[in-house]
Amino acid sequence: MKTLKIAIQKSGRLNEKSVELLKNCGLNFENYKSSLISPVSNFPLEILFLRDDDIPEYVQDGIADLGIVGENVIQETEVEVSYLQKLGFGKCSLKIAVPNTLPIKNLSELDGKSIATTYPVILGKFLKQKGIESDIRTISGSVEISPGLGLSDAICDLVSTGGTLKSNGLKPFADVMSSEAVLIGRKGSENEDLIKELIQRVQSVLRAKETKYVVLNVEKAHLPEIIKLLPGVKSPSVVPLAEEGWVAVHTVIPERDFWERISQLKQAGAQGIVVMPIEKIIL
Ligand SMILES: Nc1ncnc2c1ncn2[C@@H]1O[C@H](COP(=O)(O)OP(=O)(O)OP(=O)(O)O)[C@@H](O)[C@H]1O
Ligand SMILES: O=P(O)(O)OC[C@H]1O[C@H](OP(=O)(O)OP(=O)(O)O)[C@H](O)[C@@H]1O
Ligand SMILES: [Mg+2]
Repeated sequence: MKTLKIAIQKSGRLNEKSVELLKNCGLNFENYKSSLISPVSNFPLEILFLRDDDIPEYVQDGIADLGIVGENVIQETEVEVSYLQKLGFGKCSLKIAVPNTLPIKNLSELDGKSIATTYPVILGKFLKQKGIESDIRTISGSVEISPGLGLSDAICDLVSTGGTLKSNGLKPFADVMSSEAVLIGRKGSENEDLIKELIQRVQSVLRAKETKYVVLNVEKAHLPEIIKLLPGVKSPSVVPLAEEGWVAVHTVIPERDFWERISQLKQAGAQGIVVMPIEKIIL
């Protein structure tokens, strides 16, 4: 049987979450220590630990069948790969930022200014689309210190909390793109059986993360009200309790509006609410 290869980041922002996701998919393997390739003992898969910059090309060229990498890296490397699944971690934005002291309001004022970045391709396309001619200075890291060193007027780099910008006296000025980690494959590869199986496992883990399993007790008289508050769930399980006139309702609640839903359920008469994490949801 064919053995698939999946490329993930060796160390850095995406490594831990990528390893966690694969482990939650039920794959047994040793984490990267000294070897750059780890066999999975219970699935025909090998894990390649790489610099994230190399992952899109490895997948495009078929050296790896799958990869986990930020959308920003895919766009920057301009490869032809399939986006198989957004993964919900590594969320950040690529932004242009300027020194707090720079009196600049409109994007057009970047014309003629220099911008330091490690993303010259994405930035170049963005500026071209806006009809702005700036001098893009490509550097390989520590971008936020360049205005302070007199190397550039502005920067274009990844931002999540904004802490790095702040501590370097910079303010966000324009959004270039938003990004998160994605599972990628070679174009057309999504139809291969093993790849399909892995995508399904990944999706079942992601689905489970978005929801919580809830069990609550309610007087039968209030059951219709409770059921009305559980849209999207076809038929919550209703189990009679030993105490006459009471039932337990088992249901699944989306993480997104969890607390709001719980308080509505309480107001409608729910008691003894027990909340449990879900490991996987297989459709
Ligand atoms: N501050 C951030 N918050 C959230 N996600 C981020 C942040 N910075 C980067 N990322 C995402 O994580 C990815 C990896 O970031 P990291 O800083 O580990 O990359 P790197 O230094 O280029 O690593 P490598 O050594 O693999 O080349 C980025 O390409 C981006 O998608
Ligand atoms: O908005 P913040 O939460 O402060 O995050 C932004 C910082 O995170 C990334 O760098 P990282 O810390 O991954 O280090 P690196 O530059 O060595 O990759 C990015 O290049 C910024 O410098
Ligand atoms: Mg990198």
